[in-house]
Amino acid sequence: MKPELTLGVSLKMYFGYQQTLEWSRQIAEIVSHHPATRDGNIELFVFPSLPAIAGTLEAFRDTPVKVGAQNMFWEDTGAYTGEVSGAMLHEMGCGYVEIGHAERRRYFAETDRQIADKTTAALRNQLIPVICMGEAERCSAAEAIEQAVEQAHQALGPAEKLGLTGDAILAYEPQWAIGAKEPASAEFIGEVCQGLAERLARDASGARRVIYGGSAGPGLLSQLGRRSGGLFLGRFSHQPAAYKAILDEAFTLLNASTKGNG
Ligand SMILES: O=C(CO)COP(=O)(O)O
Repeated sequence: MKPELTLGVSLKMYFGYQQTLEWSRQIAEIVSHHPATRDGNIELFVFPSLPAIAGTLEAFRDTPVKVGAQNMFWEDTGAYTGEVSGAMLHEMGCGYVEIGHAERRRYFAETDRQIADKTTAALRNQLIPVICMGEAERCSAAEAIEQAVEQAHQALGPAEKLGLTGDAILAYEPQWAIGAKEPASAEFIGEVCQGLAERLARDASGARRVIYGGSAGPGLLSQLGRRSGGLFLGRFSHQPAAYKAILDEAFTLLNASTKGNG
């Protein structure tokens, strides 16, 4: 059964090693006692820096939080100094991997082709790819949908041709909203996330969860309601209290929809 709501976190390169483990323990404590996680229809994942993955897996053991990497390589083994394979991530116990974040495109010149190869490698290694996409400049919701649909096809097309039709999450992250003071408006996010999900459901990519990222924090989920599949959080998850506030909103949202109000 697909989860009803997804909340992911990328810690990017903000935290040190001990800080990552301390944050993970605090979040694990919150999640373990939170009613939002009781029925298993919320999907939670965290992407720490690579050296902290083992410790983070340990911190979240016995919780519903899955751990993954912020990037991976497209080959499974070989002479690729400095890279990490999906095979190793899977072996360690990771369930997810982030692919194609705007910062990787910007600072490491990642191309659509590389993102597609990484997506294929993730699926080949039983990892759920969280594929990031979104327009560079502000535009209309219709244009944003077109660009995101194109990026989704570029990323998933080669894997589909190989018959790798595993689960995947699309993180819609307009580049102009990443690292900003505030997220895009709830109206805009809702229109793009719904439009993207509908378009993908109609074509070969099949039904996909579409979540929103870009200065997302407490308050946004309540504004969005069910118009997005959830959030991909950055800075505004650094305070455990903020993470808890977002889980509270998720609980309210999940309960409202159970009662048919959402
Ligand atoms: O890029 C993001 C998540 O991947 C969003 O980061 P911020 O929420 O810090 O803008």
